[in-house]
Amino acid sequence: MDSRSRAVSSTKRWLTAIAPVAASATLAGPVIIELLPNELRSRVSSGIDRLFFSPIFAADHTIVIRQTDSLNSNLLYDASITYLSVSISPSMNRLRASKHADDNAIVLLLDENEEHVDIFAGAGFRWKLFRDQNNQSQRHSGELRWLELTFHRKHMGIALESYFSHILERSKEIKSADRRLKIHLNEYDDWIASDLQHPATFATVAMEPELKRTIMKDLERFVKRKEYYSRIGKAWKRGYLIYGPPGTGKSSLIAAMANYLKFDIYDMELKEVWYNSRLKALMKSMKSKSILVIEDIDGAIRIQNRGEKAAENRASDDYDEITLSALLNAIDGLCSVKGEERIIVFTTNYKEKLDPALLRPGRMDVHIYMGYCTPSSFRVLASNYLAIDEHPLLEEIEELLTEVGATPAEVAEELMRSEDVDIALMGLIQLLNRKKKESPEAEGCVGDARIDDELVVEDERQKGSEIRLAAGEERQ
Ligand SMILES: Nc1ncnc2c1ncn2[C@@H]1O[C@H](COP(=O)(O)OP(=O)(O)OP(=O)(O)O)[C@@H](O)[C@H]1O
Repeated sequence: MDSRSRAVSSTKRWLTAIAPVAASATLAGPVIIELLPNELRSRVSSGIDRLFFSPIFAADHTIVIRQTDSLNSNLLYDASITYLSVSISPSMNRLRASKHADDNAIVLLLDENEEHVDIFAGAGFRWKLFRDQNNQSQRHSGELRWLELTFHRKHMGIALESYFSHILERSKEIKSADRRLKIHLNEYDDWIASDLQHPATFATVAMEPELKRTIMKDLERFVKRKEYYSRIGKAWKRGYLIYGPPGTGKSSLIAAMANYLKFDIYDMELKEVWYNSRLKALMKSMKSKSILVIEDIDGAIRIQNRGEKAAENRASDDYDEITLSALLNAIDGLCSVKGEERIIVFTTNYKEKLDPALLRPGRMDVHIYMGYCTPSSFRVLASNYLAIDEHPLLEEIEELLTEVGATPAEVAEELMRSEDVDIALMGLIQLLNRKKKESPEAEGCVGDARIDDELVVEDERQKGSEIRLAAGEERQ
């Protein structure tokens, strides 16, 4: 195959990979262009541009779509970026391309200062992406990128009445067809997203089956209750405190929750956030259907020498150091966004160190203790790591686990040491016997996982009131 044919065929592969959407969204333009040799494409492309824009510059309208508006993330901007990712034509002179490890398709993206013309309902719409790299003063207001959409003024009706809704609709379809969960980590004033690769599910987390069911039901009930929260005038949010010794599966449980609900995780490192204004901006830029996670909350607040930094900027509250009340206010602000469900998870190894203000229901509604491995949680690990349900050594291990405390992480590590089941189980028996010798008085099984009784009662009380308030609603 000569180089021209290879170029055309690789363009076609991309078009196939980036979906049938391209055809529906951009109609005639790119479809014709796709069939033309490379050097002709840019001429045709600029011809389309002239057809729709050149004679009528004076009559053009431009709509600016910012990434954030008043610190809130702009859904229209996000939708437009998603829409453009499948509607831009590979014939453009300059494109951004990216590919995810677990994805076959190469995704083409509009690059900064590049233009793309989209044809919709016979009207031409010209898109251009901008980024302000110099304006540092706006860094934490997040207004760094924006799109400009230009079209003839006679098409204003089409733009407002049907083009925008078409974009919103298409972006929803594209996202649900290509839903990869993300984990967002805060870096400076922004969230940096990458794919959530954590494989934990409720099936693989070692904890009491009854507790798993309770948590899953609680999550399901929460996400279905938009109407309910709005009727009782409460923010649609649920707070979970997950606590227990290191290596007992707190992070694994969070990943299982995200994978179960298909929610993104926003893992906030409070040490990286210096001022309230930035904390608020970060929280406001979180998308719905997400879980905000703050790990090791006991150490996360006032852990650093923030006082000095903050003192330099005492001019306004926004520059105050981040205290517990500032964090709670920011969370309340986050949750005041109407109609968006919010799940907040704090983890700690030391629940007793936490301020009671954080623990009360309404803040942290459900408290989950993750503890040492018990016989039943060990069965889950044995099944996950060794694919066994029965084995002559299991009984001895279960007996030992009632006498010594071993975290699921310790047990998992032993089980991974060998693919030979006998060797792996013998290794675990040796570990447990060593632990028994080292601290003969240690109590085993002080824990496994549980939801605090107090909170279950609180939750039951809430259920009672729900039934009274929501007549006819089925109790789960
Ligand atoms: N309950 C559990 N179920 C399944 N695997 C577990 C569990 N607890 C720990 N593990 C295993 O041990 C590793 C560490 O667990 P994880 O990070 O979830 O613990 P953690 O309680 O969040 O620890 P830390 O407090 O140190 O952050 C995980 O990768 C997982 O393989």
